[in-house]
Amino acid sequence: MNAPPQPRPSGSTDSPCEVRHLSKRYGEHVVVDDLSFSIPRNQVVGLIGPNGAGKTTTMKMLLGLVRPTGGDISLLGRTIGEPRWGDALRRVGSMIEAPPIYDRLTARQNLQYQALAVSGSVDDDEVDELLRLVDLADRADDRPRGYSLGMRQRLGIAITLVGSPELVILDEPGNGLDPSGIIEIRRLMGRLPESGTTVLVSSHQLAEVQQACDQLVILANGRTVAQGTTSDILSGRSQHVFHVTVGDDETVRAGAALSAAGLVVVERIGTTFVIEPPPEVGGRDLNRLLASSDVFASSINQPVVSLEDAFLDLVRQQPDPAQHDTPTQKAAS
Ligand SMILES: Nc1ncnc2c1ncn2[C@@H]1O[C@H](COP(=O)(O)OP(=O)(O)OP(=O)(O)O)[C@@H](O)[C@H]1O
Repeated sequence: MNAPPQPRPSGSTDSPCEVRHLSKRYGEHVVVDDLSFSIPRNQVVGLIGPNGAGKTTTMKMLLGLVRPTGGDISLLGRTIGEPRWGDALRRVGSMIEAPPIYDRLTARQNLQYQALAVSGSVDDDEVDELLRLVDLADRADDRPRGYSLGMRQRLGIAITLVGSPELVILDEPGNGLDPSGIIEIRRLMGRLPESGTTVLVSSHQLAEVQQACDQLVILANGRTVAQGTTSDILSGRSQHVFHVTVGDDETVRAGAALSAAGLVVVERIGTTFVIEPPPEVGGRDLNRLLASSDVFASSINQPVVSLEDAFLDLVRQQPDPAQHDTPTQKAAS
């Protein structure tokens, strides 16, 4: 499942950002370990992982703010470190940690200031359009000091969009927001590909961004544990587990029938048996087996694995970070 992306020739244009075997270590602490992923153009890609998984460090490496220990980054057709890498960086908008807002300027002035910094001139139509996009047109001439956290995050995103970047990198834009603020950020991100902007967004909460994302890259302890669409990530994760519920007066007979047939009862919750049968045994077989012992199950079903369950499972399966930071890790380059 979730094979790493196939390497593409350097400078390919169908992915604005490709990462191959990226690593970062601080002393013995491996923070990002052999990370590979590719961001398809005009999609929203979520970089998801628990606190400390290496999301911010990865984003900082993409932006040239942290130097990788090893691996390659290709950004808008340029490879990290090559002479014209800076040209690519100029076509990327980013919001890492706090939004880059000047509190003494109004929202409009913040955008005008950013336009001057990016292109040396201000396009008032673009500023108006961005204010509308992030739903701040009514408050455009107020200073952000009085804004809610959600409004500040939206202004921050508008600032990253000045100059129509091809790629925006947003580090935890939903952090600290209430549910309605998170929904607004999700909607906003979902709209960006329509105007030709690819989005890489990080979060430690899958639910926060998942609905806006076309693809997910799930990180734990600096490693990719899964990547792809939601269905890619879920495929193959449905366990062959059945929940069989019987009547109060049937539990003893049901338990005896199941154990006589050599079936493993993983757990019993009240009158429900959680069974993990061999792959060739299905719900009808279980029904037939129980009926032959005079047990008529009121329900036999296979629980559906949610993406949240799969995420937690994938993250839990990762080795302890303490085992991860050994001197035998591959050497820094
Ligand atoms: N400059 C640094 N020096 C040493 N260790 C660092 C440095 N920067 C980050 N780390 C460590 O790298 C690990 C990953 O940090 P990072 O901020 O990339 O994770 P994250 O996934 O963004 O987490 P969070 O959701 O908490 O922001 C952490 O254990 C952190 O302490």
